[in-house]
Amino acid sequence: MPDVSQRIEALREQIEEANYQYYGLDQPTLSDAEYDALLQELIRLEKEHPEFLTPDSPSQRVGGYIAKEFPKVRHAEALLSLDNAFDAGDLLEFDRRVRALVAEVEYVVELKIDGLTVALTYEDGALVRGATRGDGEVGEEITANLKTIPAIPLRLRKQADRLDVRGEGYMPKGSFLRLNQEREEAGQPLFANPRNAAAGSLRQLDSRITAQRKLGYFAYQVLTPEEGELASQTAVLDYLKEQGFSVNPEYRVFSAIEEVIAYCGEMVEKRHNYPYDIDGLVIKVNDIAQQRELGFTAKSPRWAIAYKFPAEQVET
Ligand SMILES: NC(=O)c1cnc(N)c2cc(Br)sc12
Repeated sequence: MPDVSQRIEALREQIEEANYQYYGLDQPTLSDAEYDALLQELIRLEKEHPEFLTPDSPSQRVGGYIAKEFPKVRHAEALLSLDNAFDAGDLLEFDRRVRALVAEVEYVVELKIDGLTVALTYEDGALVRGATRGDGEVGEEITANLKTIPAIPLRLRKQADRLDVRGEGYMPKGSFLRLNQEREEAGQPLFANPRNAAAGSLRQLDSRITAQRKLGYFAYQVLTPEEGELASQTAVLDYLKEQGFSVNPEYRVFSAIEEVIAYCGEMVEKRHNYPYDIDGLVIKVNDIAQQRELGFTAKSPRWAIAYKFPAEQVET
């Protein structure tokens, strides 16, 4: 019955396109009701015709399977941890160290999302594995839970044999407030902050619970894709967006550390203007070849640093 498989294929494309428009481009095209109707029709048709069911169908984002524990998985490359800068002096020192090794340099400054770093692996365009950072070398395999996050594509939009992506899983402030309200009504302990809530939600053994937590994901790094070198961090962000990932749009490019310092000062005042928690900014040398030249110290890259926002007085 060719028309059923064509209808199933058309529904999948419409649903994944709607996810990309909503989570990738932040430009929703369908109402929630229209989206749910398409998903319900897809689930119904796949139930009536299981021969057309495939694991990368959007209907498979939420499995019914409850894991016993999370297998350990070794990352293709260790996940970096960043040196911290707390003031202008630290940033000037970072810039001096960079310029001691490379001549002309340009910096990209991205929001430091207060969530959990999550590594994703795609083979032949399909999401095959997702893992927490763990100790940087070995993390916990939480693929089933990550599949429930619509901002994480199940399939890439462009051909790539293998692609490793790093990004931050997080819980938007709205999801956090709603979750704690539900927990308060149910007499359950509350989460202290969105970061803890995201950690708890990503490490659920039952992915149906993860699916209810409305988590987000911002991609920000790729391991060198075989499809030829991406020359800069801004090119990496463009590539991730083209592939269907949600990329945080709040990034800036500066050619002088004094401009970076001024921007950090501005952002201290604006840190609460976003629908998710941020705890600082990540400053990176934009040029990938220069990143290679600068390399790593024992524990972190010489080509990046995290500017941490000053601690805030908590209203008692
Ligand atoms: N944009 C980024 O590079 C970024 C954003 N948010 C974060 N929590 C982190 C952590 C590392 Br390590 S990098 C990074």
